[in-house]
Amino acid sequence: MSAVAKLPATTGPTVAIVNPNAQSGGAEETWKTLRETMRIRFPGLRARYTEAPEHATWLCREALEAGASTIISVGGDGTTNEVLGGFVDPETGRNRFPEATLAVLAAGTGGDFQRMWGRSSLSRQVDRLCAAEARRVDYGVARYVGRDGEPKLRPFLNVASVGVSGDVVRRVNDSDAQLGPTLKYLLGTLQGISGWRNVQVEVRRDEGPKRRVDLTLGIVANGQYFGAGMWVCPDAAIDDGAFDCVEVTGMSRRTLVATLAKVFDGRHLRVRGVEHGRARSVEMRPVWDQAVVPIEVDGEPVGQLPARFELQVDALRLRVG
Ligand SMILES: Nc1ncnc2c1ncn2[C@@H]1O[C@H](COP(=O)(O)OP(=O)(O)OP(=O)(O)O)[C@@H](O)[C@H]1O
Repeated sequence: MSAVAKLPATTGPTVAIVNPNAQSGGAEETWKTLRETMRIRFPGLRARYTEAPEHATWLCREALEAGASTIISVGGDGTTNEVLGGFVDPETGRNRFPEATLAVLAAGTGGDFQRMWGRSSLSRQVDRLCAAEARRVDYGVARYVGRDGEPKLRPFLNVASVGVSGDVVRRVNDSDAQLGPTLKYLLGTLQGISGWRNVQVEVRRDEGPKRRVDLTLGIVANGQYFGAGMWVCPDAAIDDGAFDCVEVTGMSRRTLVATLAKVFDGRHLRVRGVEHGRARSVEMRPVWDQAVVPIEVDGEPVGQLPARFELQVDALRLRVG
């Protein structure tokens, strides 16, 4: 990741947004053990608990509109995604609060966003968060068709993906299996693959040509990891002004399973049928209008194609623990 200029510190209240439901409810206990330390390390810290999915977006927006300068997301990638949503204008996708900082304390299950810096204990994360300078990073904006059939916009900090992964994420999120995150994803992935059929999709990166592909999986990545530890875009950087894009096309279920074993150490990029590139915007639409091609954004199954992904460059102040 490239070095970045030091940004001036911001003053104003710090608000922690805690998803007690993250890590299958474990985040609530985690926060209780951290609360006092956090209050000492961040004087004047206020904590708000989410009460339902998407509540984090409202809490974050409310805090920012009231003048908060730092919002600490306490939960998993889904919580951070929803908190980011509070910074972003729901019509334009632009950051309405470019001088405020999003801080991340990873207390979720998969923790894919955090993996770029190495997974560490929460007490270590708190130390790192206190020491970390805010830096400007990019974030993605996905426009797609929501599960209710209406056009939707959702920002993402880590990875958005299309195809078999959308199905996998839905299965993982619906699963109540008491397995570790990687096993849960692996099981969901194998189930998703066994039910998946490739679909004809038209893809366009930036102003390039429209290409028709037999899509298995399309990745639009700001970060490097998804699927609880799959190192899908090893070269991605959140401050390099481009998405890393991976397309897996025309792959049989058998080859896909074999390729899966390679994605944990990044060797999948050398497999035939896996193409890798970079872009600031990506458009995808099914060739047959009626085809349902699912999308997931930061690990949340949000809707389906057609979709457009755009990068907001240097648009967010971020601190990571
Ligand atoms: N109070 C709540 N009750 C129920 N669900 C909630 C609540 N607050 C947030 N959620 C939902 O919890 C879900 C899971 O959150 P999150 O992704 O942060 O945790 P995780 O799945 O454990 O971690 P990761 O995404 O890193 O694997 C999100 O879909 C979010 O919408």
